Amino acid sequence: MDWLENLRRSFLDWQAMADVLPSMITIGLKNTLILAAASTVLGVVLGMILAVMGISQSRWLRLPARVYTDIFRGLPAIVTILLIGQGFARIGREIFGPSPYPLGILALSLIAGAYIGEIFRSGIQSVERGQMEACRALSMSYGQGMRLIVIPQGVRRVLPALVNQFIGNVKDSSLVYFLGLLASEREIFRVGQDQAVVTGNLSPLLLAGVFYLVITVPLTHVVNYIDNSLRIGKQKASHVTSGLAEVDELENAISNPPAQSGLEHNSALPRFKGGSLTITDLDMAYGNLDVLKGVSLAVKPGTVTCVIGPSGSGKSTLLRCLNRLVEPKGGDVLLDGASILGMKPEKLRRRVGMVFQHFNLFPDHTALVNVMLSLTKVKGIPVQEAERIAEARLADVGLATRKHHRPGGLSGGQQQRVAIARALAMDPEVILFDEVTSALDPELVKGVLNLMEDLGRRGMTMVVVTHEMGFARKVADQVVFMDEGCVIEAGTPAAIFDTPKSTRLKHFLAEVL
Ligand SMILES: Nc1ncnc2c1ncn2[C@@H]1O[C@H](COP(=O)(O)OP(=O)(O)OP(=O)(O)O)[C@@H](O)[C@H]1O
Repeated sequence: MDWLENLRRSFLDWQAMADVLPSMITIGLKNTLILAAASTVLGVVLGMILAVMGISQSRWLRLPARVYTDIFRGLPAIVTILLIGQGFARIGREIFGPSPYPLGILALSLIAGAYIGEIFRSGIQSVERGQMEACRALSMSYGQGMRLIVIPQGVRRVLPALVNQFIGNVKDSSLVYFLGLLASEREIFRVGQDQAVVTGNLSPLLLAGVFYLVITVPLTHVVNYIDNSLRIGKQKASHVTSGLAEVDELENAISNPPAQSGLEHNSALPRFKGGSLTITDLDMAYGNLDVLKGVSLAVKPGTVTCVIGPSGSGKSTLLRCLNRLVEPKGGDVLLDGASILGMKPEKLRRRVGMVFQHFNLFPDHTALVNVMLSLTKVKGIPVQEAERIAEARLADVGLATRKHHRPGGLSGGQQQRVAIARALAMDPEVILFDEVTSALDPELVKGVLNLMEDLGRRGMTMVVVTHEMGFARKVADQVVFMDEGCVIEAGTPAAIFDTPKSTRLKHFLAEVL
């Protein structure tokens, strides 16, 4: 079995491995880690700049980012390393001295930056639009929304890809040996290769390979673990509750408000100071598409207005005009007599809250943090006080015991109630509800509607876009029927549902009832 013995001598020369081991650790491993870590850190900084440029509105920022990425991603790593390392050798010597090591790091960073920029950009762009919408509805500026929610979420999503990039840099660092590193600067591959030449067999190189695997394999597993726990969060195991149990959970909270909420609960006494809205001749268009055409409507303080109508009739757009998530083209909206068009949108949104169809909770934060984030970041309320308010609002919606759960650990109905608590925490005068039960399982709808009914009884001004005709009939003070961007009929539930006048409303009711 000569060939077996040959293979053993080539790859498993234990003595050769033992000889090279000390320098493999003290020189090779150290330098590989420095090269990879430094180029990843610099690459992350460069990549974040490129990503922000890449998603900018200005093509003068997007264009250079694109050109840079195309060049450094398109060139083979070895070409970039040689061009930078040798092309800039003289300047490098003047700045860094005789060592080519810093230029090696620079070249690796420039390559890593191009890849990391693309990773960040796709991560940030993969965050649902609703997240930024929720930030804006909670009075955050665009910058705050990006900094506090969208970018961290995007980065968390691409964490495994970033670690892959680090692993790529660990391996690419072996190419830097082309630049002629000093003996003390050799990385794992070079140490192994030099010793392989001395011993005449491949065992030192095999050992170098093992070193690469020892760095990269555990890293992949650690990052998967971290990614998983960041996504799900630490939550105590709780028994699974059925949708029916949820209805009870909320009913208990509504009829027995918890002591810590500090609220006197009496449905007969309005607790909220609802504002009024006067909408006059409101027009809105998406490009050439006229979506609202002269909508006029009066919403009295402390009343519930339900907006119904066929899909695409402009109901959501009307709501979005009321907190200026979209800007009207013409007409006006008065909030307590003052035009909202003259207000700063962030100020307006403190007074006009919004709850969305798909909840738009921040998935990386617990229910408590979801509710308190805008209190601390927008209103500047100290953390302890904000926490107290958030706990009270969560108790109001029957979720006191689930404050440390992340959205992913809550049912749709519970998530929607957190979203309502989040809107309530800002102490608004008006809350806009945009089809908030449409994404819920049937048995969870009742809990959310009961909560909304309770808010209405307590004097909150609410404008509710809904397909729940039973709710509109029971709870609304005013029902508004819209079609093709116009208010066709508005009146009491009895007038709208029992004695509709227009053919369009009759037709609509015949379809939905
Ligand atoms: N961001 C947008 N860009 C372009 N067109 C849009 C946008 N949002 C909505 N539209 C269009 O505006 C019209 C009104 O949409 P809107 O969502 O306000 O209607 P809706 O009555 O709420 O409908 P639905 O019940 O289906 O949500 C539709 O034709 C829709 O396709």
